Amino acid sequence: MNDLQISGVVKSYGPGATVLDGLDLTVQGGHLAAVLGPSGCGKTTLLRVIAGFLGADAGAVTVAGRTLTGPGVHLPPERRRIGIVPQEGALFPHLNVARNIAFGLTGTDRRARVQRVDEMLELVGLGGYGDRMPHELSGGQQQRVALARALAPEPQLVLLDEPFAALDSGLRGAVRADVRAALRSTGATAVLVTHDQQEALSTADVVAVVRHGRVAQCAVPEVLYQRPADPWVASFVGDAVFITGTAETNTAAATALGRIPLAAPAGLREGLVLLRPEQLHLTDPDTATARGTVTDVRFFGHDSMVTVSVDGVNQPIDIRAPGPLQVRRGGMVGIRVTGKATLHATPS
Ligand SMILES: Nc1ncnc2c1ncn2[C@@H]1O[C@H](COP(=O)(O)OP(=O)(O)OP(=O)(O)O)[C@@H](O)[C@H]1O
Repeated sequence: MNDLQISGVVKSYGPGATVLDGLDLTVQGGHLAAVLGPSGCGKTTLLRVIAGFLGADAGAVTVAGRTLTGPGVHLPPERRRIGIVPQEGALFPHLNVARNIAFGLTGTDRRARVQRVDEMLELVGLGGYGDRMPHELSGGQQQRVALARALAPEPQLVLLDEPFAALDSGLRGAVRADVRAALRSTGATAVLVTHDQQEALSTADVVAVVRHGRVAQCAVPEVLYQRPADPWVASFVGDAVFITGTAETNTAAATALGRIPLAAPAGLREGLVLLRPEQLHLTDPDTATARGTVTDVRFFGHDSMVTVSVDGVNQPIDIRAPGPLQVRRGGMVGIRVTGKATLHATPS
């Protein structure tokens, strides 16, 4: 299988400018991994090291057991069997779609090339578009052609560098789903770089959150969201509600919102209990065990975010409630918690 293994990769751009600081990441063959992190955390640098455009100062990159970068080894990009989908497609403007896709197919005979191009066009849902010029395509279609071009030479690994960033939000979801389906059907291992949490969680099989040049946590989307390694990761991957809590047992914490079961053994006595806004529900204040005063209501169409100030809780609490609501600013509401929480050490 085309497993990608990155171990202890260090890359600096000069003294005091270490960007990758011993980064480890393993991606199982055929999986799509998202590398997610804030601007400047080193995502593009990592992609360039994997692609071979940059050497590493230390560490190794292997694909299917073959060392691409390692002590004394630096395979040139064209020998790595890696396909790249850059931001905004970067198609050759003077070549039609078919020629763009055929670009990396050197060494195959003409008939095999034409057949491969047609297969790739079908794969990305653009059968019959071979004669079009890039400027005759929409942004989403250009990204699909860029994917077809990357996949045509049957790479072991595909690198996608913020490939949906330039698309408007309506189109982005559809192109993402198509790209994911096309990658799945080829069985290529893929690494998608993004700073968009929703994109990472909804598109990838595993998500690696990068902070200060290392992977802070790598997990399947559900685990990353429900059991983040620390408060920073929790807040980075979604809206988070933190309230102080005390572990009553290893499996439950006492909080101002009542007793909340823990998703993982507590491991510490006191700390911050993490909940997601959709785990909190508005109830009748007269019968609730926890209640508070509504300080803000924001309507988003599919749901609303209600901010509630609760006695005994320092920060206002955000509650995600479905659809339009009857609650008003200044009104009293009850709060009920469902599901499990995680308990984290309070950041110093
Ligand atoms: N060629 C270079 N020379 C010097 N410093 C660089 C170079 N390329 C990137 N950097 C620095 O390295 C750090 C990481 O950059 P990188 O582009 O890898 O981050 P990123 O996570 O991809 O950011 P973004 O999401 O904004 O694209 C940044 O501080 C950047 O200024």
